[in-house]
Amino acid sequence: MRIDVVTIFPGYLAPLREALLGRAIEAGLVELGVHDLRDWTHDVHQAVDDSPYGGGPGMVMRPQVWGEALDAVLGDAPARLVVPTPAGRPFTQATAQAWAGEERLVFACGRYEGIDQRVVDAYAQRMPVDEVSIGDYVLVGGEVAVLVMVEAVVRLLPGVLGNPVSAQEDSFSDGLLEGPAYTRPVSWRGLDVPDVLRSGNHAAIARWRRDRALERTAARRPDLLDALPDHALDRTDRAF
Ligand SMILES: COc1cccc(Cn2ccc3ccc(-c4cc(N)[nH]n4)cc32)c1
Repeated sequence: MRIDVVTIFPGYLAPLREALLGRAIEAGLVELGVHDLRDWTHDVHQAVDDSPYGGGPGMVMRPQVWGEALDAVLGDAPARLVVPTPAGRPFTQATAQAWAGEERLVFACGRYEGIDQRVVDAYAQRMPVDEVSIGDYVLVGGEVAVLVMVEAVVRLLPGVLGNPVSAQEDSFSDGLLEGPAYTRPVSWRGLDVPDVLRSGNHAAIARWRRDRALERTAARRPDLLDALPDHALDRTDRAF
């Protein structure tokens, strides 16, 4: 997979070259390009924003600069264009799974009050464009959202995670939250590891883990339970 990011703060994307993602890039599993939007300005001030038509607070990012930058970065290769915005569709594990199958992702990181809508509209005429939100809170720009989304996608690529099974058994992959996890020591500050996890009874362990996941999901994210298809819950699950 090739990933390109266009931003006025390239340094914000430096963490993508650290740790697991950095190793995936070094191993050639992912190619990453980070581009400074201001490289496509032509004025001495390198202006990328202007006042909003219709008035209102803040500034909007100019379409011309974005058009030149995205034309240059995209070239003729097909790609999915992703534009983080608080007004976007929710980015979920299902989104990450879908994007993990893409050859190429290009992320347009806005700042100020966002990017002129015509940039999305123009590129949507010739490629898939997703305006996505990573949560119901407002950030200052798209860079942090891109860090989140790139990590969620790249970890799903074959060869990236040391233990690939865990990507299939993720939180959310079965529609439930992950239950509690424990490791040594057996007792810590007067708190003990649940006996069942040390019993060696794998059926009992699987049942206990599912019960804890259901319990946690019912308590913290009842919306996920409501969204589960009927066949996803068996008779013993229905106690939650
Ligand atoms: C566009 O409308 C906006 C309204 C008020 C502030 C901002 C600031 N801003 C600029 C670019 C940008 C990109 C993404 C996000 C963002 C995403 C999520 N989930 N929260 N916040 C915020 C961004 C934009």
